This record gives sequence, C-alpha cells and structure tokens, in this order.
Amino acid sequence: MPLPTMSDLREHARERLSAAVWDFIEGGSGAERTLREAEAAYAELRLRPRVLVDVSQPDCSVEILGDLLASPVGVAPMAYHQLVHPDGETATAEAAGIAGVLLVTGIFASRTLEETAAAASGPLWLQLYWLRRREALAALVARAEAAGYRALVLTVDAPKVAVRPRDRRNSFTLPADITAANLDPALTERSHRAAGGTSGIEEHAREQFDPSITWSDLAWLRARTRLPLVLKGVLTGEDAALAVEHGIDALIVSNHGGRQLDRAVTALEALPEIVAAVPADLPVLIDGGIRSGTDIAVALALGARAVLVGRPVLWGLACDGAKGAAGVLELLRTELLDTMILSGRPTLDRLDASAVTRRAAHR
Ligand SMILES: Cc1cc2nc3c(=O)[nH]c(=O)nc-3n(C[C@H](O)[C@H](O)[C@H](O)COP(=O)(O)O)c2cc1C
Ligand SMILES: O=C(O)C(=O)c1ccccc1
Repeated sequence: MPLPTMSDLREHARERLSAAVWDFIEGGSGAERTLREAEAAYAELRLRPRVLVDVSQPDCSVEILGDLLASPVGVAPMAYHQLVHPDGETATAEAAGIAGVLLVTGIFASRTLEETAAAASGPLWLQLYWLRRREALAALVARAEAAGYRALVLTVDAPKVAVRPRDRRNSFTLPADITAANLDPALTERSHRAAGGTSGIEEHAREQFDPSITWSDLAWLRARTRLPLVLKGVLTGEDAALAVEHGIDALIVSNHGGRQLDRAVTALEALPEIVAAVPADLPVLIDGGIRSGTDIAVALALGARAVLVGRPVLWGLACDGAKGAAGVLELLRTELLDTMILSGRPTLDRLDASAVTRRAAHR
C-alpha cells in the first residue's frame, strides 16, 4: 500500500472521531476567515529553484535554544490529546522523539507533564496560559523545571477564548474521563459543562484566564524561572520589539490556527516584519496552516528558524497513536529534504529570501 498523504490522514482521522471532537479540532473563531486564509497564504508563494548545485548531502537539522533537532519542526501546543487517542500526550512525546522534533506540550494536556517527559526522548517546552491563580502558574513552572522541560511558552493571544461557532453549536464539553491532568480539578471543572449556547472551553477560560496581564507582568514570571521564555501569538513588529526589550528568548508568530482573533493577519504575512524587528540570532518560529515540506521551506525562506505543526499531528495520532503522529512528522521531514534537493538549497542557510517569490497576480 502506498504511504498515506497528508490529506488521506486527515480524512481517516475525520472518520474515526465524533463530529463534535472533529469540529473542536478543525474549527476556528468567528466566520473562520483567518482559519481559511492560513493555508491560502502559503499557496500564494512560489519557490525559485537553483540548478547545478551539489545536493548530495542535504541537511535540515537545526539548533534552537541549545537543542539540536533533526528537522526544523515542532508539535504546536494543543489541549487534550486524549480527545483523539487514549494514550494522549505520551504518544505524541514518543512520536516527537522518533522524528527528532520539538514537542510543545500544553497547560491543558490530558496527561501530566511528568508522564509526558517520561515518554519523551527529545526536547520539551511547556506552554502556559496566564491563570488568575498565580500560585497555580508558579507551581507549574517549578514542576516543568524539575521534569527537565527546556523552555516555557506563554501564549499571549488568548485573554479570552474566542467564540468558536462550531463549539457553541455543539455545546462542546470535555468527556468526563478527560481532564486537564496538570491542573487542580476544581480549576477545570467548567470544561465539562456548557450552559446553552456556549462551549465548556469558553466558559472555563472565562473563569480562569487573567485578561489583565501586560508586559510589566512578565517580570513576575521571569523571576520564577531559569528557563528561556518564549511568547506565542505575536503578530506585529511593534510587539516583537517589545518582547526583545522585555528579555524574551524566542517568539512564535501565530494566529492560533485561526481560533482566536478572526480577521487577524496570517502568521506568514506577519513574519517578515517580526524578523526585521528582532536581533538576527533570536529564534523566530511560526505556526498555522503548515501542511507540507514546501510550506516549511517557504516559512524558513522568509526568516523562520523552525515551524510548529498543530492539527496534522492530531490527525496522525487519531489514525494510529504514536506511530501515526511520528508518520506525520517524518512525512514533513522527508518532504522538506526533497524540497531542499529539488530547489538546489541543500542546507537551511541557503533557504533565504531569494528562494521565494509571490505568485503572479494574473494567474
Ligand atoms: C485542538 C487544538 C487545541 C489547541 N490548544 C492550544 C492551547 O492549549 N494553547 C495554545 O497556545 N495553542 C493551542 N492551539 C493552537 C496551536 O498551538 C497552533 O497555534 C495552531 O493549531 C497551529 O495551526 P495548525 O493547526 O494549522 O498547524 C490549539 C489548536 C488546536 C487545533
Ligand atoms: O487554545 C485553544 O485553541 C483551545 O482550544 C483551548 C483549549 C483549552 C483551554 C483553552 C483553550
């Protein structure tokens, strides 16, 4: 049987999941404009191949915050992997290890951060939302350090969870047997209940997320950890410059996969102004809509050090657990290497701005 393509995996996953879980994963906020535009943004760019270059030894390994990855890829933080497979995040950790990529595990993981670390063989970062209960946040930071996590990622595009019409229509709630394993059950109890017309996720976030935090609060987090701090959800050069001023160690350019501000710019559009606003050695990662090795090549050419991949990893996990998720990550690596070979850019430093051009408007 030929190896499945990314769209085969998506279809298989859809068949295996309930309609409500599928909608929670695939859906976006508002009219889902930003969700649709993420993939379209990549479709607007074309690669400029160079010829007669020695491509016999392509190399896509990359260093980020002191760790070497086999490919410039990571798993984006996503809540509740057990929604798609009973092993949840430990399977994803195993997959990331097999593929030699980074795993960013989420504060709303359904397995504990310690269980995930025990299953991992590569670098792990922990994603945080700023909870109203700061002592809960501080406890997570201490646990992440003790478990060997390599960085903390603060998601800054979610002072609230945006209205996601599919989840409201489905009155989406977490099944009783899936919990936010890292948090006090009392904190996340609302995820299991949805008052008419809302979703459990929205309700729960309203109760727990602190929408009052500003740049000056970052010092509180900085003072509590030796780990590098990464901001996820930055979309402007102005905020990238502020992040640098506040001592942030890396950035993830992201519109949250079209799940937060609808009509936000795509991460790919924002990338050049962000790269221009930060020192050349500060790692800038990007996520949203990356579905192939050519997408990765385009993002790197426009200045990203690495990409994060969200939904496709859950598709792989839904299809075949750790093996399925590893298959997705390895497919992306193979496709990236093929792209580097065929475009005459066998090393990542040669995937520069000269590698891409915008598609001609008349076509
Ligand atoms: C089901 C799901 C849950 C998510 N949960 C979180 C989360 O808890 N924290 C976070 O920062 N981002 C979360 N995200 C956003 C992802 O980290 C990422 O920004 C986005 O999915 C990337 O786009 P892609 O899915 O098109 O690759 C979630 C995304 C999905 C699809
Ligand atoms: O961040 C998200 O996209 C998301 O779905 C979520 C899940 C759990 C709690 C808060 C947000």
